[in-house]
Amino acid sequence: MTTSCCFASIISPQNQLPTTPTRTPPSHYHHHPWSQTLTHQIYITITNQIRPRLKSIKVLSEDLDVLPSESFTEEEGEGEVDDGVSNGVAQFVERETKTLTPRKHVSKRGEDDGESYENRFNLRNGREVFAEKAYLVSLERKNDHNISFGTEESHKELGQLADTAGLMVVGSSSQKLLTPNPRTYIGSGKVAEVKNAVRALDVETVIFDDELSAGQLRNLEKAFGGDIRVCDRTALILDIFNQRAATHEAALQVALAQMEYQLPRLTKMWTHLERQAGGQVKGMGEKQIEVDKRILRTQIGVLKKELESVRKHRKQYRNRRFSVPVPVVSLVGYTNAGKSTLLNQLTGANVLAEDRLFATLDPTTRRVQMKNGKEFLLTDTVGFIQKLPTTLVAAFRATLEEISESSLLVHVVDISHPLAQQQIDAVDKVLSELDVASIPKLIVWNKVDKASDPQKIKTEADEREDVICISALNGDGLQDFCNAVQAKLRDSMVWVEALVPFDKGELLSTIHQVGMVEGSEYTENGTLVRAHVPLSLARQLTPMRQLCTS
Ligand SMILES: Nc1nc2c(ncn2[C@@H]2O[C@H](COP(=O)(O)OP(=O)(O)OP(=O)(O)O)[C@@H](O)[C@H]2O)c(=O)[nH]1
Ligand SMILES: [Mg+2]
Repeated sequence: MTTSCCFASIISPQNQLPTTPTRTPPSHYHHHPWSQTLTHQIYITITNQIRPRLKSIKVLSEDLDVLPSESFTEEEGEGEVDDGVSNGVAQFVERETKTLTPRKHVSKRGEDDGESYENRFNLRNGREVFAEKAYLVSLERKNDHNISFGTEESHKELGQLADTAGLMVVGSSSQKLLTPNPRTYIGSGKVAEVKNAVRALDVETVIFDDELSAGQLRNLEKAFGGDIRVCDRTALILDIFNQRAATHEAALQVALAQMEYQLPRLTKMWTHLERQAGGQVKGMGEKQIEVDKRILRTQIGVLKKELESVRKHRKQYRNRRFSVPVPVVSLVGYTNAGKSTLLNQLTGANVLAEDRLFATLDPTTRRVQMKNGKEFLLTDTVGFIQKLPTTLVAAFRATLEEISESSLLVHVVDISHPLAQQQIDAVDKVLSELDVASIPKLIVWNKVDKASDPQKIKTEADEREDVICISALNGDGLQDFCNAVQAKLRDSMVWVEALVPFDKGELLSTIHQVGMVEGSEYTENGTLVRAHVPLSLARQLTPMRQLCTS
């Protein structure tokens, strides 16, 4: 993949590595999509990967340096709530600022020498990325009991996401509020505090642990000063997907999700011009929004069509695969739970498995041959995460829907993780949106070797019906896993008694290969089999079943 391949290059022309001998990043060095949050320029070019097929939508608009200078712009319809106070009640409950130790000495902005910049070039996914310094901000909503992940855990996960994206986290801060401030998400006092911290730490990007509105993004950027970029959890996840998309389909899906994320933000970007024009007159800015929105919508339409055709091809391939009715087992689970490691262990596949979030974006299917000669297909899928951006779920829906065609779902859980239960809940939530409730499920507690008390975990798993304990890394429990899969698959199969004519030997071996044969005997007219078989095979056997019962 090229640098932040699809959408970073869609929005910005500036994401090249600097070429000076000391490799000092230019003052506006950018490599992440949020670094060009459509403030001054909108450039849309098509990524290297999808360019050959999307030449027709290479666009874009001219440089528009139109933002008002200093003053805060309130977003329309976002209320009069002042920072930290609502209806006379103080919302602001507690402030807390944590500063992580910077990994190296940090000098004042602009005073960094070439050598210190040199240390911030890292190799990520085979390409060199400049590690921007990031500062994390989260909000703890007082009295919000619906959130299963605590602020601290969510904050920690945000740090992992930032690390996965290639950023260097140098500090963080959180605030308790009743509700987020509609203008700046955090209160004004907190904004000032974060501003001081990011200036002192020479931070380039401030990341918020929730999705921000266009107005909040813009107001915060303005409050922190023009050279500090603001982004949210969604933009960060989209950027990781963008960096990791390895196939044409994944690149298209991510580009689509990013454009859909940009669309409402683009809309609000220029609303100040409407106000400047008295809120009535159709000004230049408004015309420009219409133009930009139209361009984005056109591109979204083109991407959707392109995705449709890619999916058609995949479906044809899948149908061919299903012509031999081997049952399909799908691995689902929270990101980093060990799904790809399990697939690799069982099939000798070489799917990338690493201690980073979202290592896998594309489904991979491999054949698993069990010791007793039985077979099933195992599909590895994209991992889930709490607060999964809705644009991503929508864009990846087709990929995820493939799992709805499986005979069995294996929910892989990292049982050594302190938030294992919350991760299970987050996965169940996404699954409930995918209409897969009728598919049997097996729960696998993985990474038992890493748990503080493996024996206790194993005993607990033994007491529960649907849970198998394994260590995908060292292979422990894989035989139990295969046996459990087989038992579960049998539950999802149909009981048949069929008389298979002697000239249909192939069908007979398919029954043995994918079904569970309880007995067979030769008769004058063919072989009489009694077996549990997958539904699709049972359908193929229908005429023979009639033969048998007649
Ligand atoms: N100790 C231990 N580590 C494991 C085990 N299984 C996987 N891991 C490690 O966990 C990390 C994540 O594993 P992956 O297989 O990439 O996880 P995944 O669920 O495919 O992750 P995504 O593709 O991001 O959704 C890797 O560093 C693995 O080596 C295990 O049983 N024990
Ligand atoms: Mg994976």
